[in-house]
Amino acid sequence: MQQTKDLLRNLKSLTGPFPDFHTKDLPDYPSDLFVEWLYVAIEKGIHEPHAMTLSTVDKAGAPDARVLILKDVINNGWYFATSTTSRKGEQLKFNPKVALTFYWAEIGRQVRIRGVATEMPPETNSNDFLERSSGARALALIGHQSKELMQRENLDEALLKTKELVKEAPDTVSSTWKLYVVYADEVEFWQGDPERKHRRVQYQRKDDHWIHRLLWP
Ligand SMILES: Cc1cc2nc3c(=O)[nH]c(=O)nc-3n(C[C@H](O)[C@H](O)[C@H](O)COP(=O)(O)O)c2cc1C
Repeated sequence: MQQTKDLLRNLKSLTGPFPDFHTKDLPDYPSDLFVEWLYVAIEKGIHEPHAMTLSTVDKAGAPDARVLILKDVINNGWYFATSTTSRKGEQLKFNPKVALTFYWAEIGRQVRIRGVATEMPPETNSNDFLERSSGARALALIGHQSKELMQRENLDEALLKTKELVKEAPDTVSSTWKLYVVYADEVEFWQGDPERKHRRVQYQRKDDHWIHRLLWP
């Protein structure tokens, strides 16, 4: 136990150097600043910069979280795709309020988004689904995400069968794999500083416009 504590204490965090974050003349919309930061993350070679944590709550109000892939960002809406019958899919039906969190360690940046997730209409879903790789489509067509897998062989058999179906009928679309958009109400940009003078900017939606302010670190 003590050994783990010592090990953790000796690990470094937020050592930098990090990019500048000028908090004057910020864009009016948080999605514009997010896209700027995403481009920096990609340029700096951050591993999987489009991986984010989606937090939801269950019927009892207990939080849950898992990593998903960001599919797009348009007009303060962040997109992801998943199964409507998975655990998170069930949670979203009951309570669509969510949080998304990005952390790009090498540039010391975190982005926190709070908002409401909405299912996209069928046509958008189909287009997105057909852009997926054949392996990803096969897995989504099998379904059962988050249900108990009795034996590993069941997955192998189902994949074999469904891959064949995808080959024969490549336009087949899953009825349960959906694209969601999270329309943000609040977005926070956090720039770490090795001296611990971190910079935080929080955007908040006020009716049809956005305001932003600095927060204490
Ligand atoms: C890097 C990474 C990317 C992932 N991308 C997705 C994704 O885009 N969609 C998805 O449903 N699950 C994705 N997963 C798996 C989820 O983290 C999770 O295990 C799965 O969706 C089941 O979650 P649930 O039981 O809460 O519904 C990803 C996992 C990792 C580590």
